[in-house]
Amino acid sequence: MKTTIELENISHEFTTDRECIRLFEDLSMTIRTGQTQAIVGPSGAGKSSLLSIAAGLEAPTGGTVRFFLDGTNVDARTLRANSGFIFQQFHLMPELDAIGNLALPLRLKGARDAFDQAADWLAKVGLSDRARHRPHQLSGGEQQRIAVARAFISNPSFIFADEPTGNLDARTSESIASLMFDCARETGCGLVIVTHSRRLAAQADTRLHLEAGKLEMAA
Ligand SMILES: Nc1ncnc2c1ncn2[C@@H]1O[C@H](COP(=O)(O)OP(=O)(O)OP(=O)(O)O)[C@@H](O)[C@H]1O
Repeated sequence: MKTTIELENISHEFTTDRECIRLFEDLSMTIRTGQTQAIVGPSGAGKSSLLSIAAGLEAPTGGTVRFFLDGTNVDARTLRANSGFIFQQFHLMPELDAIGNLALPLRLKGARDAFDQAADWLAKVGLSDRARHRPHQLSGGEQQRIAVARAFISNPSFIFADEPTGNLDARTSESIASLMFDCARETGCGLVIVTHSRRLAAQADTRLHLEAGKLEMAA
């Protein structure tokens, strides 16, 4: 049974006091579990906006977005509850330690073994010895490993990553990329990454290039 996100002929624009910014028109794409996709293109083309729409965080100005989980048409809220998010700025809770950050999504869902699962994931991302460290005591790469684990810990159908390596050096970026793609392939979720990094985009099954309102398959 299909678990997909279907964007059909969507358009999006922002109207401010001074101007109307048209990002795209008549854009269609499908996101599936078991597939990894990168969205590339120049700054300001609307990549993050497209990701927000696909993730059900924002509604497009026009067109249709449909979310299916195991064949059932669900609303954006349900899609979001079945999705994980990874951001450039990590967005960990500063007052919680590493294991507390990892356990949080599970605790919010009422899981009794939240801390046991969090400990397993900490080991998986190689940070067991940092369990009691708070985000400001961790390097950027370590914080992003926690953020990647936090995104995957609830076994989501989809992961959305917006410039996940944008704040990291080349070597750390490589290790975060490997971690994300390995986890996505292991869990069979759908992974969508917005990135300016060619090396990161090259690891995805497909690459889509967004520029001047047009979304095209890229090499
Ligand atoms: N809430 C908003 N109100 C008005 N304009 C917005 C809003 N959000 C985004 N924009 C504008 O829409 C355009 C596309 O932004 P978006 O962040 O989606 O692009 P992007 O391709 O992800 O860029 P980058 O690669 O620089 O992150 C930009 O010109 C931005 O200023």
